[in-house]
Amino acid sequence: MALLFPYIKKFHAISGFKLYLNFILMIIVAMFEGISIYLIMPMLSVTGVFDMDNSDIPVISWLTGIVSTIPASWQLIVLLVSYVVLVLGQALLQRYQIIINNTIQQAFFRTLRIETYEALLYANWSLYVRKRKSDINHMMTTELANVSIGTSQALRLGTSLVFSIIQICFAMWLSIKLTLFVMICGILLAFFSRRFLKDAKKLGSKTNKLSQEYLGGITEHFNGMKDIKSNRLEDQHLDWFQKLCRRMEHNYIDFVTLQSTSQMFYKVISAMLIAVFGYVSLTLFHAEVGQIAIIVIIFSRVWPSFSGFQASWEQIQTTIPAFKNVLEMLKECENSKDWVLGSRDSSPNTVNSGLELESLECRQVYYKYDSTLTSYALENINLRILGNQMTAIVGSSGAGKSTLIDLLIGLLKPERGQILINGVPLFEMNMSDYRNMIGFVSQDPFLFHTSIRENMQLVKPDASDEQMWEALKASASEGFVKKLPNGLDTIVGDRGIRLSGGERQRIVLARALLKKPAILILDEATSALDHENEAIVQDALERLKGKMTIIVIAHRLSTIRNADQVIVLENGRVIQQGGYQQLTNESNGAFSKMLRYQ
Ligand SMILES: Nc1ncnc2c1ncn2[C@@H]1O[C@H](COP(=O)(O)OP(=O)(O)OP(=O)(O)O)[C@@H](O)[C@H]1O
Repeated sequence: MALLFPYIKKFHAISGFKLYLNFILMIIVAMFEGISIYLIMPMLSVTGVFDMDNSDIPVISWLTGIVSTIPASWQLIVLLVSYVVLVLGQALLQRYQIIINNTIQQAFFRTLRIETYEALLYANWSLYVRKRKSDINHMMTTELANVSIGTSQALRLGTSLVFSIIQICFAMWLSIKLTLFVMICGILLAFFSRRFLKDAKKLGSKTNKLSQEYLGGITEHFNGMKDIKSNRLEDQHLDWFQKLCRRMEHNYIDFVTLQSTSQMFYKVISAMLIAVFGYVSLTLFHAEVGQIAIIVIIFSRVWPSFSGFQASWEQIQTTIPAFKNVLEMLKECENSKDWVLGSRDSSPNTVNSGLELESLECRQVYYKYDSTLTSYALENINLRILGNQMTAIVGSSGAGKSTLIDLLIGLLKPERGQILINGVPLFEMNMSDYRNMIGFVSQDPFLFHTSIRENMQLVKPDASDEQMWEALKASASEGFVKKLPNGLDTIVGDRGIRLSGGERQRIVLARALLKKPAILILDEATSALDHENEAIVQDALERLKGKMTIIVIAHRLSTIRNADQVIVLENGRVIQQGGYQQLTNESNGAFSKMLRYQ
């Protein structure tokens, strides 16, 4: 219930006046339907199906009175035409109302989709460090789709609520006692069938978890297919998949069983009530055929509303866990907003936004990924990187090199200590401008499934072919790109040309160089290159030295021969710092040992 309020509030904010229009239309449609039912009574009477005394039934007696003023030969025709006109009017309005209903639902779905995507896009990197990628995919696909189903059910519920109230009003006109009797039965039945709702919610939660497990599993498996195949793990994975599919199947059947049981429950009770009522009215109260017809009409109009409520309510219960998850994710994103947000007005892709880097400094910086842990990924980091110099960060695997880079870029925030840019604390700066100063090539370079040209233009939309070829040349990619079937327009990725790890790395490097950033950061950016291509890239970096600040992470120490400064990390601490030659000469130092191993 606590979730319902934010849901309705959001719904109202998005739908605006259309929601009211929808309700007004629903009321009119329901009125039309009610009136058309009323017409059945005098019609039956006029046709002589049975002779009923309508005198004490309001409206019907009035309608019958009007009909009796029409010549007998015209009565049936007038009634039939009125009936058709009413049904036609109702059908037209209903069609319009269905369209509005769906417009509201789709607008809600679109807004929620965009809101969730935007929130995720502008969440800071630490959120992505905590979350599984497949869980985010699950949120953007299955959970949002479930919320949309819930919305359509909520609208249906709203529709049937308005319908029921109007049907009940009409029924009350026919017979207050009978209608109250039907309503009390319905309320009692709803009370005793709360179990169905509880079970539906539980099943909804289970469905959510299962589909999350499904998406997470298959994403991981297809990403790791090479490892699965090379280690002959197919059978294990098939076994896992079969078990999961079986659980999903059972879960679905459980839901269908639950829904059909509750529907059956309602149908049987309704038949029993009609039978008991008919028997009691005929045998004990000697009711007339006309009155029995009224009973049947009331039951047939009011009762389905109760079972319709139950079905919609059950379906909504199954989608509430998804809505809860979406809201939780939105809240989490709100609490981990990216620091660039405050400074979003700066135009994107502004190269070098006027800022000149003189120094980049870490002062007693501490960082840990999980606040509940006692161990730090980085501990008491003190270092100074000078502008337009080349700084290398080295250290064994897990030493904290990538974490340090993420902190320097401002993707992560230190738990303690400060990062200073030209003496100004990083998080007091315009983060958008600062990020625009950076060209970054990560350990796992990523290209979008589009042409090389478009991939490069992402960072510099107005880049000319000449500038692109210059960057490609500097990253040792010119040769192989020229050989591709469509050159710069070759599509890379799944259905395009498959690039090798080294080729991909070089294109991403070219993209970073094209931006001509003030700070170029390369995290293992040449690890997949052969010696010849690495030498070309090194020459290019050598030419860039003095024009931009270069920060390089490298396991292969040959890459950093020309570095002005080397920082050696071990277990999250800086253990050595100095010029390349100076550290090489410290024969007992960690850096010399690393050089000897290589
Ligand atoms: N997302 C994460 N969640 C929790 N711990 C992490 C995460 N990423 C890294 N770590 C931990 O932080 C420490 C430093 O990792 P980091 O990736 O910075 O090392 P690295 O020196 O770049 O390693 P490599 O050379 O293998 O890339 C490691 O102990 C690692 O287990």
